[in-house]
Amino acid sequence: MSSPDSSTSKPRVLLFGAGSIGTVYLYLLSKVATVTAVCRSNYDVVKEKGFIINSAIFGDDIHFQPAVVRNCTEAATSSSEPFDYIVVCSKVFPNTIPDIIKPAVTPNHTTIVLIQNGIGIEDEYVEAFPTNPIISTVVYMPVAQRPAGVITHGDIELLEVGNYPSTSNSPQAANFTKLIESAGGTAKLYDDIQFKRWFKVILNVAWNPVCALSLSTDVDFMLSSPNATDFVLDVMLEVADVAAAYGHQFSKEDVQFQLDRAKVRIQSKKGIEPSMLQDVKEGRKMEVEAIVGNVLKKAKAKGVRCDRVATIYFLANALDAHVNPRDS
Ligand SMILES: NC(=O)C1=CN([C@@H]2O[C@H](COP(=O)(O)OP(=O)(O)OC[C@H]3O[C@@H](n4cnc5c(N)ncnc54)[C@H](OP(=O)(O)O)[C@@H]3O)[C@@H](O)[C@H]2O)C=CC1
Ligand SMILES: CC(C)(CO)C(=O)C(=O)O
Repeated sequence: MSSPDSSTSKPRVLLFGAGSIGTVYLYLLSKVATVTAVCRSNYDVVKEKGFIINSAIFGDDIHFQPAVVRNCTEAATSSSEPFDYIVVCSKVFPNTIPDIIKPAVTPNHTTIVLIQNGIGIEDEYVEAFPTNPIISTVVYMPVAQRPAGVITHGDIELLEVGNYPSTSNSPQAANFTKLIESAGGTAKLYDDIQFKRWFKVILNVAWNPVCALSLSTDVDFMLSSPNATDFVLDVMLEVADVAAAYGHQFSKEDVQFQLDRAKVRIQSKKGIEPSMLQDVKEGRKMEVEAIVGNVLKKAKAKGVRCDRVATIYFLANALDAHVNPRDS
């Protein structure tokens, strides 16, 4: 298998999911790689004017114009050489994306990088692409796209990176970590990225649906009633119990640390809009299964009781059925 790092030419990167997260990483990667974005609803505006990124970390009013294509077939036919990386930053809707990205994935060559929330999201890629390295990542980066082509990024950027499965000895997770670092991003390599994935999903199961259901930022939710923050902590602790059943132990202090990421912003009253709240506001489908449903399934499989998570799951599903006007 050829490695982009072994050649003197720049790696070729295709972004699938040119939304909030993907655009910031493609912008960084454009400093060290040849980049192309698959755009859908923002195709016309990005093709004409490129993206504008306003970032508390990387600077304001950054104009970024990558090569743009409408789909992965066009990406494959317009590139004379195979893509070294396909970076998947779409929302996670189980069993949909592998077929869509297939035209741009060269067997035995293209590394598939998943920059997405959720748990248990990787196996469908292993099944569809048995000869391609898979990288699983966890991202901490509050970011939104509003209007199309304009990205607003807050003051956190962290990408935790590992091979999938964790037992793989592929060099690609290390190579990608170095690539992001050389581009000015913050990337950390882990032998067991699943531990970090569980730690992140503790936060997402609680905040994403709770903020979406209450149409509140995280800070607004905490300020909405005296015990609102305790409720969020209790949800997080339920998820930690599920993680423990799978061998990932998090103490109450660890869980409190995840909650504190939001609590520190209470004083400034500057809450963030988790991605599910953004989805509700924009009428987009939410990642209910990947983030909440998969945790619940795993809880049931091990007999772990999590009543709050189950309640949130039913409510979030009902909300999703109402806000999502289209197939995705
Ligand atoms: N936003 C945030 O603050 C954070 C998000 N995350 C996670 O990162 C991942 C990405 O989230 P985010 O960037 O917010 O998502 P966005 O909704 O902003 O972007 C997803 C992009 O994927 C595109 N897309 C989906 N399906 C297709 C398709 N078939 N063809 C072409 N394009 C497609 C969408 O296009 P279209 O506009 O046409 O629908 C959209 O541009 C998620 O897993 C999320 O949970 C993690 C941390 C923070
Ligand atoms: C809560 C947050 C912003 C953390 O990065 C996130 O993961 C999301 O919005 O989905």
